[in-house]
Amino acid sequence: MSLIKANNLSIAYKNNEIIKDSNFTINDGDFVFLTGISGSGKTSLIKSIYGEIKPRGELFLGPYNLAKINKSTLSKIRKRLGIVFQDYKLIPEWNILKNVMLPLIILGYDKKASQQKAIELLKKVKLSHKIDRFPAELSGGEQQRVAIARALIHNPALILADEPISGLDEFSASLVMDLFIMANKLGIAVLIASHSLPQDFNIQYRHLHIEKGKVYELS
Ligand SMILES: Nc1ncnc2c1ncn2[C@@H]1O[C@H](COP(=O)(O)OP(=O)(O)OP(=O)(O)O)[C@@H](O)[C@H]1O
Repeated sequence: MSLIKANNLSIAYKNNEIIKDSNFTINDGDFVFLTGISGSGKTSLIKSIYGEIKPRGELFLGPYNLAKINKSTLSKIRKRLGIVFQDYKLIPEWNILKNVMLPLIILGYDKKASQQKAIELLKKVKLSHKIDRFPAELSGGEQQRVAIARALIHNPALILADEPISGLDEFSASLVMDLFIMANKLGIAVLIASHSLPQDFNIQYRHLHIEKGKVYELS
């Protein structure tokens, strides 16, 4: 079933149209790479799906057209999304345990159960020994792994990740990709923005590509 459906989608900053008249679909459980050169509009598209930028045309997330929704519907929709921003956006005053718990805190989950789930995920990203540390005490790669654990904790329908492995060493990059694969195997759709497709990637994936303002479904 389609999770995201774009019909004649355009994204513009004032009159500067970045994405024009594009059509594509992302289905439940898809693993998608979104490629395009620097400045092609990958981040803008992710921000539109997350509701940070209002698109034109139609951009459906399930039954909701992100071009038309109001604020309260948007906060409802965001509960179905996990997002990993390019600059992580961790809360500097919170330790990493609490940072990972954030989506469950917003959803009003029980504190003990939320902590347990956060610790479980921090184990998976090999950071359980640093739960009391603050973001500034972590390397970029470690912060990235915290951001991914946070994006996964509430079992979203779709996780959006903006260049999640750029700048990571091989160890961190493979940990991060394994996490996305694990999430996908649990039924979470994954959309990863990246300059290029990964080498030696064993699982089946789809490929969206942005070129000269158009989004193409290459597979
Ligand atoms: N807030 C903004 N206001 C105006 N223009 C913007 C804004 N954010 C991005 N742009 C422009 O939109 C275009 C697409 O930017 P975007 O960040 O979406 O590209 P990208 O493919 O993610 O690039 P990169 O791979 O370098 O991260 C660029 O030309 C950029 O200058």
